[in-house]
Amino acid sequence: MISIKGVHYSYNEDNSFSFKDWVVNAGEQWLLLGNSGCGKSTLLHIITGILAPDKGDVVINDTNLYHQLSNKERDRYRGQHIGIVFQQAHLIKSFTVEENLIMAQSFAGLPVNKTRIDEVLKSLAVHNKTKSYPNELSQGQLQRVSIARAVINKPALLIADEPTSSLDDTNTKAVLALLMSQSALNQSTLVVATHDKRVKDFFSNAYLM
Ligand SMILES: Nc1ncnc2c1ncn2[C@@H]1O[C@H](COP(=O)(O)OP(=O)(O)OP(=O)(O)O)[C@@H](O)[C@H]1O
Repeated sequence: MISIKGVHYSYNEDNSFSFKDWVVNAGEQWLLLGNSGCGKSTLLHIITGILAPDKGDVVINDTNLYHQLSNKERDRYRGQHIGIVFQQAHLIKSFTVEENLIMAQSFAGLPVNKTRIDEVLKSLAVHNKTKSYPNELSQGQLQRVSIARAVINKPALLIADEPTSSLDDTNTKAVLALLMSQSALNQSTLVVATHDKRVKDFFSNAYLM
């Protein structure tokens, strides 16, 4: 489902990365583990079609992201097939929760589907916040809405970049449980990037950098 082969990226002489080859099968749940600064975000940006590698292939399902798609097609592909959860919620402040999710559907070129929005918000226990604005939500609710936005289009691949580094043990467990249950519910392959060693025991697959 995801395969990276011979991928290399260089920002400059001091920050040059050759990533080892990696195959992730559909539905698997993986940890991308490495110390701060080792290149995890760089690799995630390459896998999600945001940063073109200098060399190598990134294939998601049967699509070779950098050899088959134009920049515009890659943006559309990301919206439709890849969901990303960032450490901090990246929601549009002047839009309600529902409007943020409508945006995610429209940006991917998909029709607005309010039934799907209700279904996802219910599964994350934030459906009572549909008409709220981001600044009216608690941190935990914000994180659940970020997860909702990432899974709204049933992505083939769900990626979380450092989702737990600012959380205590209880909330770390809760967020991982949500990511895992949402990936199972939406049949999304899950990749969680972190330097947080507490997360290790939750995953049977790990790509070590
Ligand atoms: N745009 C850039 N220009 C130059 N160097 C960069 C750029 N972005 C990142 N780097 C460098 O590349 C290295 C890898 O950065 P990256 O963000 O991928 O690491 P990371 O493993 O995700 O770190 P963290 O866990 O701290 O988020 C770092 O040394 C960083 O300083």
